[in-house]
Amino acid sequence: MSEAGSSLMAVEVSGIQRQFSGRIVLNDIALSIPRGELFGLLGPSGSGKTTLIKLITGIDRADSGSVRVLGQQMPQLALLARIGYMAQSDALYNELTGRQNLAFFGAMYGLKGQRLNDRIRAVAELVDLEADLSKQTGAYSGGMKRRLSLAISLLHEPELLVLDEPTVGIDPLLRQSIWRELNALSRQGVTIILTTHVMDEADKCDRLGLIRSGQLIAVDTPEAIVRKSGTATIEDAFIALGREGGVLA
Ligand SMILES: Nc1ncnc2c1ncn2[C@@H]1O[C@H](COP(=O)(O)OP(=O)(O)OP(=O)(O)O)[C@@H](O)[C@H]1O
Repeated sequence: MSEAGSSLMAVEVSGIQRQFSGRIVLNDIALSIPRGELFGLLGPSGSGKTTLIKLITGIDRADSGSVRVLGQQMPQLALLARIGYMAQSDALYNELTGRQNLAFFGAMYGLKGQRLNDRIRAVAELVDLEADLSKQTGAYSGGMKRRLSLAISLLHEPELLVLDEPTVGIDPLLRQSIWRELNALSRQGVTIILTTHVMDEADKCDRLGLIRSGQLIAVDTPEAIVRKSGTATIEDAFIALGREGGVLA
């Protein structure tokens, strides 16, 4: 693909293989995600979702194949400022307050002064943590830590947002408002890749990638996946594909 063509794509993965101790965990993955798309990765526990998004963010390196993000070959240190990543386990400093955590990560992304304060206020409001910013993070509940991690991933207004199970432990009301924000960001052109086990969240994605045993078995809109699998819902489609070992072309 030409440079001009590839820049329309936020993510281009081809021929990816990743193994751990000789065991193949991702096998021949090819995937292109256009800019501004809200893309969901779905798959059973241990199927390779986190491994794939770690390759996309440049945290891990594939054994073979190519990963391009925002038109550049990964891993690429310079791209980190353009990517927001929320890992499955929270990487927070427990002895610092919520605000200090936000300030620390904000400074890492080059934010300072009024701009840093404005962004801290905006993301704290988004995840409903304004009243808790002065508390030590070690005293936060699991859901509050998730919300703070999400706020950190949004601080520097990244062009690509990669979220590993972002709404686990978050109550339904806040989950709704987070989804409103994800949709708004997507409309503004931010590309979002998230993993989820929640089927009604999968339904909200522009397209889904279904992973099973390290292989991408279907990539399509939620409606098309349901239609092609001959089932009534994404959940049924997912179960049918897992059970039958089927692949949707
Ligand atoms: N650093 C590692 N060393 C060895 N094995 C690993 C490593 N990271 C992942 N694996 C293995 O790779 C496989 C895929 O793991 P991965 O975390 O990508 O799954 P997942 O689909 O994200 O699962 P979950 O939904 O439970 O988070 C698993 O069998 C896991 O044990």
